[in-house]
Amino acid sequence: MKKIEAVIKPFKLEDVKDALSQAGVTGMTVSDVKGYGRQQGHSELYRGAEYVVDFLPKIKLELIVADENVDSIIAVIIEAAKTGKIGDGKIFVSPVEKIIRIRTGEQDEEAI
Ligand SMILES: Nc1ncnc2c1ncn2[C@@H]1O[C@H](COP(=O)(O)OP(=O)(O)OP(=O)(O)O)[C@@H](O)[C@H]1O
Repeated sequence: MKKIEAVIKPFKLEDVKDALSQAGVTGMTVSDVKGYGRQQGHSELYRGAEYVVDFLPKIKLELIVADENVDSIIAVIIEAAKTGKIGDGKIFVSPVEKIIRIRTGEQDEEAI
């Protein structure tokens, strides 16, 4: 099992969520975050204005997927989140040791 964390532009959230639902993703966690990449926020447009602050609003998605689904889910996120402009975001993948569904006690892939 892997955790996919994707930092995306806020206006892409609905597109990404819809694409992931169609791809069979049944759950995710979404957070409002702030961040910057290589441009440190300076040359990125947000709502039509050039931001001159260091941190830009972003959305972070977290979803846990089975190993065999990692590549296809990443492809779905990229296709839905990409504008081709700077600040489109990043995807991080890390291993997950255990999942437990609190209501039933199911574990690991049964609990995804
Ligand atoms: N090394 C990193 N560690 C943690 N978060 C990061 C890192 N790099 C980027 N992020 C997060 O991803 C968001 C989007 O990054 P961003 O797309 O600006 O990266 P970039 O490397 O500058 O790429 P681009 O050249 O396409 O703009 C940032 O606002 C930040 O929240």
